[in-house]
Amino acid sequence: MPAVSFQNISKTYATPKGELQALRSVSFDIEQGEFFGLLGPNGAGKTTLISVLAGLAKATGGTARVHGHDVQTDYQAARRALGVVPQELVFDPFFTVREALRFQSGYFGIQKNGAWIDELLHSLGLTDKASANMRQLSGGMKRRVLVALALVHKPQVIVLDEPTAGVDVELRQTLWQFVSQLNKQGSTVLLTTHYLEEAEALCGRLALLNRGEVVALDRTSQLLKRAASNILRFKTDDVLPAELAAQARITGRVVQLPANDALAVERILAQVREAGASADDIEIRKADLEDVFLELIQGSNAAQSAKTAQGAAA
Ligand SMILES: Nc1ncnc2c1ncn2[C@@H]1O[C@H](COP(=O)(O)OP(=O)(O)OP(=O)(O)O)[C@@H](O)[C@H]1O
Repeated sequence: MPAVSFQNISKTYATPKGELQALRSVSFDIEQGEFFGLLGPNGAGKTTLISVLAGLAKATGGTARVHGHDVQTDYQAARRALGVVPQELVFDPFFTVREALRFQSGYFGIQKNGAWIDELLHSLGLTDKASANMRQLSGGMKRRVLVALALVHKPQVIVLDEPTAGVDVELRQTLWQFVSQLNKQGSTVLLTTHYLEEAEALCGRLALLNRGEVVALDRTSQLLKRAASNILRFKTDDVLPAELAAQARITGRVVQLPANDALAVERILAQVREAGASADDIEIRKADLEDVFLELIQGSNAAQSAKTAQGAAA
């Protein structure tokens, strides 16, 4: 039985501008014991998919299951199997850290959870904050408490929604050490992150969402193989020929283009020169996950635009 199963999940939000389709028939399974990454640009639908899984948002269509339990019809069992670390810092400011953890244990009907609470506090570097009031904690400490709260009932599936956005290196390391240890002991992990390096280092498989659709789903190693093996990087103050600009990743003066071999490098630089543009500080580097994803996202955006144009023409 998969740890998590999404089948044809769609989600439409009613907005003042009309209907917004946040998820379009999303289907995939996450097997027990996997460390799985859900990636995608802002607004791709990652948080919406996690909210559907956690029973916080109702899907417009499709089914989601956690360890076989339907998140709608068997909500309690599904919720019990899931530990969700949310993106936003939401707390009751009147509790101490330990009180909050005890209260959350009670919510799941767990008595005498002291030993596990102590272990969580220790592993997350919170032992000396156990008696502190939540409102006295720094943002980073609050985030650690959110992780502890999500794990207090020893869930089989741990969901982390952007857990390291804006947190310092020390917390990232503590968090990854702890979560990796839980994963080695058998927990399934579902992670959303913008840090592709983190996803590359931690996740065995990755799904890429774009505009509510799964545009890639594969082992991390396979996705990396899809990358053009090299990237040509240079700086320019000039306008690039349109054909190059369409394939390039441009950040300020820095231009990056896939270039597999010496011939491709020569061809690109010749095109730049013929357009009367300059290319300074030329470098060639190995492609990474970000390059693969940019290629996939550009491809899926072009395909969606073509579909929309076809629809308009019909
Ligand atoms: N409650 C809501 N009402 C209306 N639209 C919403 C609501 N929640 C999300 N959306 C829209 O649905 C789309 C998907 O949003 P979602 O937050 O799931 O994306 P995301 O991939 O998590 O993005 P980010 O990386 O920025 O967190 C976006 O266009 C967003 O504006």
